[in-house]
Amino acid sequence: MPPFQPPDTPFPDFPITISPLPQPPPPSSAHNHFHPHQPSPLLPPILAAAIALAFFILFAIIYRKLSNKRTAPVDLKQPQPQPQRFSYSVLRRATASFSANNRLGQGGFGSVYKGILPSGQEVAVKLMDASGSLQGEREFHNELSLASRIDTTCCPHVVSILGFSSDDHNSRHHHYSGRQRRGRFVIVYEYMQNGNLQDALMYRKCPELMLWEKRFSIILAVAKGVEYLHSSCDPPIVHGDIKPSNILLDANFEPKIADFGLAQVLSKDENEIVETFIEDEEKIEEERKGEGIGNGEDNGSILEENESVMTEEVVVNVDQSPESCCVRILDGEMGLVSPEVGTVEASPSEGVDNKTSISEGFFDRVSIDSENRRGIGRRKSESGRDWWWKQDNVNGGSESGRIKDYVMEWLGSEIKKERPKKDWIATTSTVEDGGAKLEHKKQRKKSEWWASLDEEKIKKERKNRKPREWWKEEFCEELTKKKKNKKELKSENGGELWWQRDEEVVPERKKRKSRGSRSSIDWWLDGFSGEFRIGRRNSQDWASGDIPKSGGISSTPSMRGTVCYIAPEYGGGGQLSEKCDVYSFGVLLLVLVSGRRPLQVTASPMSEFERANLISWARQLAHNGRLLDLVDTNIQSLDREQTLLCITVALLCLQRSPNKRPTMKEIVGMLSGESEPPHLPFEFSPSPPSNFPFKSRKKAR
Ligand SMILES: Nc1ncnc2c1ncn2[C@@H]1O[C@H](COP(=O)(O)OP(=O)(O)OP(=O)(O)O)[C@@H](O)[C@H]1O
Repeated sequence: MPPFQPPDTPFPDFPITISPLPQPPPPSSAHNHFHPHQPSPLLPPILAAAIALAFFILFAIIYRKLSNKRTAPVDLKQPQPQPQRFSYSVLRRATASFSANNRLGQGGFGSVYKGILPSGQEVAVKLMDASGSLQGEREFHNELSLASRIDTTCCPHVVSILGFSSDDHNSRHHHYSGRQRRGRFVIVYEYMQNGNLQDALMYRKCPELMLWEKRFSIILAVAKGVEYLHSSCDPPIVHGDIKPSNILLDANFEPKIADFGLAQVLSKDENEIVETFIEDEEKIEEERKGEGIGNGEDNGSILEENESVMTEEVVVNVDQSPESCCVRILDGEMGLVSPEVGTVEASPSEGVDNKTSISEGFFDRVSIDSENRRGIGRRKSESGRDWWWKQDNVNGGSESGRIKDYVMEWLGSEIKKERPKKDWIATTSTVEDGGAKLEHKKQRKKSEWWASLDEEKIKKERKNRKPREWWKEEFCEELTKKKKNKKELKSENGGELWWQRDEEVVPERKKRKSRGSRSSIDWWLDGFSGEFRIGRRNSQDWASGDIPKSGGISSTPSMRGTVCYIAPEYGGGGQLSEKCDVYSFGVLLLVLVSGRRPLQVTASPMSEFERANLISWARQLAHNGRLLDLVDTNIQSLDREQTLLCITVALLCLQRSPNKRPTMKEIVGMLSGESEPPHLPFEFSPSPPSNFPFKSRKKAR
């Protein structure tokens, strides 16, 4: 039998033999062959390289993301995570029914309370007045929309908004009585343990703030915060109300910018304000009209819970100063102010600090509100410039003139209040003449003269006198006398008194002409660069925190800001720009360096007049090359170089022409020592102009 042949074997003649598999050649150093069952010796390095590459790519991605986050502008069109919506009852419980014991402060449109959320987190809860104006509601929306879009993880110098509570939707579908006409608007902020800077510096006089290092770090942090708003937000945000009471301090006295109620978003072309909220405002206004809000009808339906916001309101208002007053301002021609708009609030300083009556009693509390922000905002700044002072050229009819008169009269009366009972003019003249006996005689003579006049008669005379005359008599003429007597003052100032030189550099001919037509008081007051304007109901920044705002405010949105801090061009009806914040930052700088308010009266008549206006005084000291006279004597471990740097930067910021002011970026550069230290603006240079007083270029920080 033939051996079995598999049918499909291709090589039938070849017997099938099974031979052992050939052994793999021994590994040689020259040839390495991959064997599927044996790990290649190349594998570990390849794997390691792959892992390293993956890590590198991952790292690069993360780094890019992080650096993008740091440098890329915050796109307002892609909002940051929105604040949480809280139920009103949660916030009520968190604040023990908005108890007065928890009240942290009083703002223009409501009070701020400390609260503890169920999670245990401490928060600050701002409750808008139940009877609040439409403007308050607008500020609520404005603040919420803007601040919540600022990524505070990128900018640690802005207070975070954690949440809000609002029942404005409900409120629009019901009718309310006069005081209960608005919805309940509440904003929840991160809690800032050390309150506002104004309070900490001026009233509590916190020892931490008496160290120059701390003050400088606050200055730098605020500068960085504002720079962030201007440069890193897209479109840029203008805060519009930079002032010490809007700078809050955390447990370590690190500052954060707060209160975005007046902030505005700038459009790309940098010349127009983005009217983000206008539509909303118009809607609210229409609905308000449509609903007959304020007509006395009340369904009471928003008070679905039994607690009453009004109860708190009443408590708050108990503190209100009896001397608070309102001044309503008209300026028909400029269209700036409606009869209801301007509010100047005055309040006594008693119980607060006897040494600082003017600012505490008045000016820091006055802020701006005019009829139509949209109209005004786009007006060329020159058109509005100095409008406030124009009554001199108008046939006495301008209301702005009345404001000025009012302000001067008020200022005069406040200064008089500060002085001892006997007439200060008498005291002054005796001091000038020297000699104790003569002094005494003259003093008696003058005071006898005053005493001889019937009090009623004096009052009548005063009443009949125009405030300007009153001022002229009691201040300007006295100073003119001094001018004649003080030859050294003449030679120092080239024949002019300091407050006569306190103006922007203008062509000499123009200067002379305009001076001729203006009185001395104008030059002094010009130092305020627009501070005396008309007012938004304003914060208690000047007060102890116990005095709430009074009413008398327009319910229209507008060009707004705070007296003494507002840039002249904006106060004069111009457009809000980043340079307005720069101006306000300049005032803040001076306040921090000097430890005093922008307007404050000191003891002696001459010095009170010279120094009352911080801005004018700083300019004057710059002219005289005595910048360090400005420094708060309570500051410890003063760094003179940094201080001079700060004052110089402040003077740069306070230049009247917005174009001449540095940008916030430049300011941060100068303050942090990254860029060249600045030179004093020419107009403030000592005569003959000297170099900047820094000894050497040194990194400030
Ligand atoms: N987050 C906060 N933490 C701690 N205290 C706060 C906080 N927010 C506000 N306050 C306190 O409440 C005060 C009032 O704040 P609010 O923002 O209402 O008013 P304002 O900014 O002073 O006034 P206005 O709104 O008129 O400018 C502040 O000055 C501050 O002392």
